Amino acid sequence: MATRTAPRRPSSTARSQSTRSSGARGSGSGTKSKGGAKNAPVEHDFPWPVRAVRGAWMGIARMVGGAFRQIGSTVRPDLEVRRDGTALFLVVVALVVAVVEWWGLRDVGGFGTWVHNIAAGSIGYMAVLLPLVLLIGALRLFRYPEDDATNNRVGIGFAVGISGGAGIAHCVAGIPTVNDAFEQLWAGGGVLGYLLTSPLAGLVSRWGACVVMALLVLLALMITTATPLKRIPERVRTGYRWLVGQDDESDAERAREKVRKQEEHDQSYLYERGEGDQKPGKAPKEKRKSIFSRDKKGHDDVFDAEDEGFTGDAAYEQAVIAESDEATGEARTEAIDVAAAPAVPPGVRRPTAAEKTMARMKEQVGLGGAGADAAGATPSSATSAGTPAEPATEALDADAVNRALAHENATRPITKSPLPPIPQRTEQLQLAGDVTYTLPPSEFLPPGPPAKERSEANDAVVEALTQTLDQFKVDAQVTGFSRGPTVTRYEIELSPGTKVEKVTALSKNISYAVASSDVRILSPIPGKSAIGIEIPNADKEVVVLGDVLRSNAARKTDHPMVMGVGKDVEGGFVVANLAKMPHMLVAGATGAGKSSFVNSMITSILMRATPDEVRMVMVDPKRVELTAYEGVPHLITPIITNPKKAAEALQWVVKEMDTRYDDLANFGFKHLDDFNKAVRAGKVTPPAGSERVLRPYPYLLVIVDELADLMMVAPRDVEDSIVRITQLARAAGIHLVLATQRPSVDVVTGLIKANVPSRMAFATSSVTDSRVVLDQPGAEKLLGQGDALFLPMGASKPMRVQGAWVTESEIHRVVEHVKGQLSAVYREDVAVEAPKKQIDEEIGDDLEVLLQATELVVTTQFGSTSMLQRKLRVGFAKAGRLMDLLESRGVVGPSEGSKARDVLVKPDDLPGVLAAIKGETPPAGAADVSAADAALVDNANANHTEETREYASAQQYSNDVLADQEAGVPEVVDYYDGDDEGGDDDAWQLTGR
Ligand SMILES: Nc1ncnc2c1ncn2[C@@H]1O[C@H](COP(=O)(O)OP(=O)(O)OP(=O)(O)O)[C@@H](O)[C@H]1O
Repeated sequence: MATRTAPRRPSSTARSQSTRSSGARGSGSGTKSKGGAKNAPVEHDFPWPVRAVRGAWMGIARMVGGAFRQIGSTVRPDLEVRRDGTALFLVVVALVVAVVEWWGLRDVGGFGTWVHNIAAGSIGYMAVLLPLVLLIGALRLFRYPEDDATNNRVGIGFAVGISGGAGIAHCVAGIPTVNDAFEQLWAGGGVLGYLLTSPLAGLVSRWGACVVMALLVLLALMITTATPLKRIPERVRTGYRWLVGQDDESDAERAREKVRKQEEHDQSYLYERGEGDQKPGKAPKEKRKSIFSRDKKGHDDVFDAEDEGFTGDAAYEQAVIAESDEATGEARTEAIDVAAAPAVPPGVRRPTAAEKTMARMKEQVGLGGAGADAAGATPSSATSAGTPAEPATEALDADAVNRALAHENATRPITKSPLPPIPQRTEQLQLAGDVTYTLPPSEFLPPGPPAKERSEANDAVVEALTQTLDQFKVDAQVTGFSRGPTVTRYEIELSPGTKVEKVTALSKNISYAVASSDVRILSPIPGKSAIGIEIPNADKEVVVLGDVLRSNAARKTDHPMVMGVGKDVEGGFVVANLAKMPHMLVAGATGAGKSSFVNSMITSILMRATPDEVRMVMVDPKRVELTAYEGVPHLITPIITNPKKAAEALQWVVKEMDTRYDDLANFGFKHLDDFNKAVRAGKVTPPAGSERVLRPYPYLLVIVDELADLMMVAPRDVEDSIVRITQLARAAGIHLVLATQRPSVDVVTGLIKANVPSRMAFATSSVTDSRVVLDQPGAEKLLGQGDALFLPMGASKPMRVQGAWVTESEIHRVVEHVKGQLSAVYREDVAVEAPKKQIDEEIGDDLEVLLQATELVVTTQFGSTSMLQRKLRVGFAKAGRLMDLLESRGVVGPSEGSKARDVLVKPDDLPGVLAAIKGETPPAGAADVSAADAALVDNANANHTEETREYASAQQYSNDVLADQEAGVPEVVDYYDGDDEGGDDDAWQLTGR
């Protein structure tokens, strides 16, 4: 039976989380630091009238802010970051100026004239536009107070625009000067217009000044809309189409196609590079087919990877895509001129981002070489001592440049905003049942501050390292470093004949020299003849999820199970495909960043996948971490908070897995992806006579936020289920993510560990815990706050990453959006949280013994009090009470003196009666119960919105066959045995079949 839950308000715990996260954000991004707050005067320092006025102002500001936040799509920024007071001030000024300037109150004297003198006196005619500008500013402050970057940009754009406008007005008015009447001054561009145009007119004449001012207005437009010069034509085209109401879908479609082709080209190259023995170009078809076609029933030529659009999609082939090595093949390292050591040479020219892109494109189109490497600032530039990286743009082939630009441009029309889009599977957006689902826009996850590639702190550490090596007479040089968000890895190369141990033995001295106890030495850096020394950055950076999901690594794939992991030590973005993990253990001490990681994971899925592609089961015994996701349509069941129910849910997942396996076997596929591809391509049909409608299975992601809580209640059952799921579920598209803050051997048992191959270790409290998670030490030295060691399946060494960070308000925005698209349609049989269980107060603590009494009386059909006394070993009073309870529940008739009572329930009806006493829904199958059940179903369905019901019935999530028949949904018949025996356990219904 399908039910719909009403959207919940964030709980107090969620609110407290929001407080916590904003605090962190403040300290991380420097927006509103706690330290800053401490120095500010506190509320009670002010006299009461000030407090009263302030309170009233903030009250009104909140109300007005609430209204502004409802405009269009509702947003809810964190309380801590709101700037409603300032925004209200802008609204009030806008209204006052509007009343004066728009309704001609300027000449009435008093306040009106005063306002006019100030507004028009300062900016002349532009005072008429001022209210609009202020209102837009207020709207942004109410709705997106935390997006400082955009707010500042728009503010600067408006200021420049008003200046340009005032200048033009002043030129048109004939450039009056301060010697003219004041009225003339403000009939032009006011004092501002005068100051801007008067000196210019002296230089380039009045009309020359006018042209310069017009250019200023154009510049303002570009700043406000974040439009670079080269994108102006495209923006103008889009604006024109919008004005004349032309549909630009076809263009966007063409652009998408172009990008797809380009990326296919790029990816086929990447794929081949992975094979290691081929030249850049397209991979031979047979080879690709061997990866993608796994059909065993003669479908060899049916499932060409190319048809499915998966060609070379790195995420379909590997678990992790790290931008730093995906882009250049190697790490991104800042070069240090060793010849000039010990001092770091100033003025070494590093390639710009544009140059790096060009070089990368050059490499990808097959023109790679030393130049490209140098431009990419790869280690070759780092290791070639004394050879500063020289950008190779001059050497670029014009064709390659054009292609690079075409690629850049092709990506743009897709996005209507300055932010690049997050990849979407457009062909999937039309859900079953004609529900059109729009993925959340990229803007919901604003960009973070630009990453630093080098800072003074890095230079200071390089100097300290060099001096330490000198002091201890170790013949080695610091040849470069690669800066990540949390730590920087400094590279040390040894001169021939110098022992590695000479450096590693200096570990304590290095810690001392750089004043940090968290120094980690890698010997060697994997894949390099160099020693790596990881030292925390004094100036850490936060990695925001939006940036990770918009990175090249993420945009290379549209796989729905791809999540933004964070950034590696080289500053490259890391994304991972959960389907390739295929199961993951996330562990770390409390406060180390596990929950933030889980949040990033879920938000990534919500940003990229429709409920048709990915379904989730969330287990949150702590009842705090995942509440924000309650009601998202990707959920298969409400968030499970009861550990016992969670254990049951895992058992249900095992059943679902078995069902999927049966299906794969019957249709002749080895992997769910193959089955789905075949279904999408219409290549698989049920046998004649079957009414079954085949639909692709969604991936099923099961997230357990605290494994320890589950292992406490039912260790054996939970372990059994996890082991079964992890051993088999991979091919069935079912993936587990187990998070725990207690990675001890009784929680992460040997069996669980052996079957969960991917690990994400945040800071652990001991080296023993680190060993449990990673089978090696290291995690105990991590810095917390998202600093992690990531060991994806198959990797020999863990990769250090800074986890992606997503704020509470970003999550809220995304969740509201997806909930607005579709309501959750829950399965009731996964693990019912049983709120319905209402044991009669009258029964109290006697439930168990009453159930035994009922069973006894009904099975023997003998309603005797003394029998109850004897068999249940209870006293006379208790037996009498039980008999009274049985009478009141219609199990036995009234007392007939010393005779045994009549038994009114037949043994066949016993299960229903026992369930009723327990306060549960009687089991299906009991004849007299099904009518009541149907009524329940009807009630639940009556609560559905029209769309939800349509979707539910089209998806066949409902167990209500009658309702389904009415809605025209064909009955699901299991074709291979022709017998619908699944009932509540039929996972087909769950997954839309
Ligand atoms: N990726 C990150 N970037 C920046 N700060 C982070 C990151 N992850 C976590 N933090 C900081 O660390 C704090 C604790 O993180 P989080 O709540 O995820 O820890 P946890 O390991 O889940 O702890 P617990 O087990 O107690 O829930 C966050 O409030 C935040 O301040």
